[in-house]
Amino acid sequence: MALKAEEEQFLPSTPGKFKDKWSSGKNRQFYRCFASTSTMFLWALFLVALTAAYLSFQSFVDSGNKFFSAACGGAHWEKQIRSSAQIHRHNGFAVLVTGAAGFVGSHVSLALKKRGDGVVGLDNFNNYYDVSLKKARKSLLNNHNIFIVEGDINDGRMLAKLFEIVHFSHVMHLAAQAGVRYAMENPQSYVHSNIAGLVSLLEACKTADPQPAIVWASSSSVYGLNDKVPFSESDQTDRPASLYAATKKAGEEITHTYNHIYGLSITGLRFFTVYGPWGRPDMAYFSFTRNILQGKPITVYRGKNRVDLARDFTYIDDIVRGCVASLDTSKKSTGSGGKKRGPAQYRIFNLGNTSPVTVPQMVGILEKQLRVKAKKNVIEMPGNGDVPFTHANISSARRELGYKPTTDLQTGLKKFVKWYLSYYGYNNGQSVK
Ligand SMILES: O=C(O)[C@H]1O[C@H](OP(=O)(O)OP(=O)(O)OC[C@H]2O[C@@H](n3ccc(=O)[nH]c3=O)[C@H](O)[C@@H]2O)[C@H](O)[C@@H](O)[C@@H]1O
Repeated sequence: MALKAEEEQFLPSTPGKFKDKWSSGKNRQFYRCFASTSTMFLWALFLVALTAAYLSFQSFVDSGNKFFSAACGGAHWEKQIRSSAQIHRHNGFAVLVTGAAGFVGSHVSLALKKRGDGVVGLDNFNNYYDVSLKKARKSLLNNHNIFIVEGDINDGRMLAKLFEIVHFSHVMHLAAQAGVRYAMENPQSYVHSNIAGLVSLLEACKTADPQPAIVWASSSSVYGLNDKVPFSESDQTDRPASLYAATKKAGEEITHTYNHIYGLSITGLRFFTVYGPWGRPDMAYFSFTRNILQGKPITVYRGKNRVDLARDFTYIDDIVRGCVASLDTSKKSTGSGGKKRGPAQYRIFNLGNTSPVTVPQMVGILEKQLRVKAKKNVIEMPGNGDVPFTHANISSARRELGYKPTTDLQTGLKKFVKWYLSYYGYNNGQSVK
C-alpha cells in the first residue's frame, strides 16, 4: 500500500487527485516555478539537440549530393560529354538520348552517331532487368564514341548541368519504367520514372536556352480496352488496362501541357511490342527463348473463349527508322528561357508493323529457329494488365514520317535468335548472364 501511495506521487496532477508533501502556499509555488523552469530548460535542450541533428543530417545529404556531383562532374566528365556531342555532318543534331543503355535507346544512339549526329546518352542503369546486359550495350556505345552519363532523369541539377555543357537541338526521351505486368508488383517505379521523371526532364527542356525538340516513347498500351481495329491515333485512349498504360497516357497529357504553355516541340511515339537483338529479357519472345533453350516450360496466355492473344510485333530496325524520321521532321521549339514565343508542333504517331501475329505462332517461329520443342503451359490470361490484341494503323506515320516497316516476325526473330546465341552461347542457355 505504501508503494501505491508513493506511485501516486508521480501520477499526472489530475485535479482533486494530486497529493503532495509540499504542504501549501509558497512551497508549492516554488516547486511549480522550479518544475516549469527545469521543464523549459529540458525542452530547450531537446530543441537544440533536434536542430543539431537536423543540420548534421542536411550536411550529410549535401555532402552526398556533392559526392554525386563530383562523381558525375569534373573537367574530364565534361570533356567526355562535349566530345560525345560533337556533330560530324552538315546541319547535324546534338541529341540527348535518355535510356541510352536500354533496348531502343542503344539502337537509336548508334544510328544517330553513325550518320554523324552528336549523341550523349543518359541512363540510371536500374536493375529492373539484368544490369550486365545494359553495361554490355554501354560498352558497345562507348566503342562508337558515345558517352553515357550515369544519372536519373529525376535529378534536375544534373540535367541542368548537361544542358549547360551542350546546347542539345533534340532530346530522344526513351528512359522509362517499361513492362505491362510488373506494374502490379512495383507501381511506384512507374510513377517515379514515367511521371515524375518525365516532368523533371520537361522542366529542364523548357528552361534550356535554346529549347530542344523532344521525341519520346509512348506505348501501344494506351489503347487499352479499345476494340476498334486497327488502332488509330484518333481512337479513344481513356480506358487503360494497366498502370503502365495509364502512366504513358498521362505522359501524353503532360507533354501536351508543356507544348501548350512553353512552346516545346513534342512528338510522342506509340511503340507496338518492339523486339530484336539486344532486346529486353522481360519480354515474352526473349524469356521464351531462354526457357526453351534451358528445357524449362513457358506459360502461354490465352484470351477468353480460348482465343489466342495477338501482338503487332515490330522489329527494332523499323522502330529506329521511325525514331530518326521523327527527329528529322521535328520543328524547332518556339520558347526560350521558359517563355513561349508561339505555337509549337505537337504530334503523336503509331509505330507498329500492321500485321498482328498470335502468341502461339510466335512460339512456333522460335521453336523452328531454335530447333527445340517448347514445353507449353497454356493458361487463361490473368487479370494483370494485359490486353488481348494490338494492331497499329500506321497511315499517319507513313504520310508524315515516310515510315514503312519492312521486317516480318519470322525474319526479325531469326535475327534475334542469331544475336541471342552469339551473346549467350547455345549451351542450352545455361550461360545466360
Ligand atoms: O506495345 C507496347 O506498348 C508494349 O509492348 C510490350 O508489352 P507486351 O505487348 O505485353 O509484350 P510482352 O510482355 O512481350 O508480351 C507479349 C505477349 O505475350 C504474352 N505473354 C507474356 C508473358 C508470358 O509469360 N506469357 C505470355 O503469353 C502476353 O500476354 C502478350 O500477349 C512491352 O513489354 C511494353 O513495355 C510495351 O510498352
